[in-house]
Amino acid sequence: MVSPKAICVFCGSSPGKSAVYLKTAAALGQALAEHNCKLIYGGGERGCMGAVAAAAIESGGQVLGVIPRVMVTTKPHGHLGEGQEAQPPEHAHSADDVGTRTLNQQQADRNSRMETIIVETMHERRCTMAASCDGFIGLPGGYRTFEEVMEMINWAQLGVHSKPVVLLNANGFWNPFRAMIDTAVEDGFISEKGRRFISFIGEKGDDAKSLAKEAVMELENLMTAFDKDGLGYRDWDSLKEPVKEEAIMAEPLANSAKELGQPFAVSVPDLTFSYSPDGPPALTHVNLSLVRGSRCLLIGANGSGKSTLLRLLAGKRLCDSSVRVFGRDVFRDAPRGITYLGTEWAMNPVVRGDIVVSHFLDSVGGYRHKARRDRLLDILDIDLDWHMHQISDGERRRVQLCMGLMEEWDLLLLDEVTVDLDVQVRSDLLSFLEEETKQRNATIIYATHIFDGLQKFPTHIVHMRLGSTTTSDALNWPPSAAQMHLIPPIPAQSNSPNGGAGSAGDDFSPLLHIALQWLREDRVARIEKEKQEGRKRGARSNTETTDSEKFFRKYDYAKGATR
Ligand SMILES: Nc1ncnc2c1ncn2[C@@H]1O[C@H](COP(=O)(O)OP(=O)(O)OP(=O)(O)O)[C@@H](O)[C@H]1O
Repeated sequence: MVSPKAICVFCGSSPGKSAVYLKTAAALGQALAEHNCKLIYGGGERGCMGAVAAAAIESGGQVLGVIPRVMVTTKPHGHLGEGQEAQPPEHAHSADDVGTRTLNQQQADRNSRMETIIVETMHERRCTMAASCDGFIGLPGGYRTFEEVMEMINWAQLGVHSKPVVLLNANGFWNPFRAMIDTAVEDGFISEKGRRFISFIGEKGDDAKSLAKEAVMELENLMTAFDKDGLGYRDWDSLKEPVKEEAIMAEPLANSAKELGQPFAVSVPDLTFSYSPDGPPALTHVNLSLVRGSRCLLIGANGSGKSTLLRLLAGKRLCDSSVRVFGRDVFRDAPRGITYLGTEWAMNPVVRGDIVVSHFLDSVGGYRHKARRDRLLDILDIDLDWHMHQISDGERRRVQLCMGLMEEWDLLLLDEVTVDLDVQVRSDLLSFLEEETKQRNATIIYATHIFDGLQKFPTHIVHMRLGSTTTSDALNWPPSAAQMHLIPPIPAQSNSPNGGAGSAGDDFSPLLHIALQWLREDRVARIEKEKQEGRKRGARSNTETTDSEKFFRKYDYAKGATR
């Protein structure tokens, strides 16, 4: 793990309207000092800027302020109110002091840890700040903060430096910016790799102190990743030696892949993952290895970790580097050809806007994949004249699938995206996907709760329970004789109206039967776990009567009238 020695913080020189901003700025200053990490900042004394520096100094940290001469000598316009003067920092003796100064002799200890550099221009300021630090954290702020944050991301992208940017999303401030980036990624303006130059920490309502600590740790994680591979606008994949097939083969092999003597498409050895450093793990001891051409179903109750695993395989989150797709570290060195389709896409306001489907598909490069696009338009029964804001959920889902599938993929990660398709479209789509895996040796991992018509689709199944896989590797489907003891017993098929042996009734499907049995066992296991942790779901009988209940009891005239 690479530890930052100096972190540059960009933030507003106003306090902002919510107390959360100053609080978060102060918490960040403290967190930096606690990490022995020098604060590099814009040198201001007011607002969030002042708060982050004051807290760093108060907590025993080192601080370097970088101020352009123009900000020392002139009154800025804009956010300062009438009568508020822009002051040179107390430690900058005069506007002519160019260079490093040790400040305010009366406060020797404090000042020995605080330096200011006065530079000539804003550009020089950013160059100095960038050169002095190991990474950047952006707090809420105005135009200057936006500009500084964007410039640092752009420099990382261009390869000017390889220092990551973490945005501390206090009060949900950066949400619109995050959405904008996601849209730019979806629309092909920012690459998936480019998306990783920046990370967002926190949501509205999060505790300032833990947010600040998390931001520093996230920066550490990203630095480690950048340090290993380097990032930049250039196509790093093409600069590197192609991954040798023998190198993939040299990986430890397990079960099915080993038996088949083929390299893995996906390899997840004993993965544990938490969404936040202090939070409980969402995944523990997850094992999965699949060879190319596999179609694997993920089966598990809500919250069992299916989406988390799929997102990690899509490289959307930093995780253990042992998670490999086609032999490569999926976060730091992602191979091409991974397509992830999740349900969140349909929630994006952009895909609910007034866009005609034909324009929409062209805007994401449909013209480059004309033959596949036209085939998918037929399979998914899409009307090119549909307007995205005037179609049903299922119709919107079809457009998503067409958009996501029209470029050839090697690994397709499907997170319950067929749920709102009608049965005919779903069936035709599954046939298309099966054909793709057979003809192109492509691989699919599919998390679903709907087992209709899936009986013949998978080559493998994986059961996830409470964040773990329940077997040391994916099970073959149909199950091999040697693996029968790993799945619940399947009763003989019944055509009676009541179905057979507690199965799913008339539409008996072994896959659905197995999933049902597994999920029933999962619930028992979960209840037991929650009992041990002193937690309980559902209604609570012993809770104190709420204020509103008391109120209604007191004024329950209807009851009174019947007494
Ligand atoms: N962003 C997040 N931050 C923290 N915890 C999360 C986050 N997303 C999911 N989790 C937790 O991780 C666990 C696994 O969630 P996940 O979404 O992977 O489950 P799932 O199997 O896909 O569920 P479903 O079938 O409902 O889609 C859950 O306990 C959930 O609360």
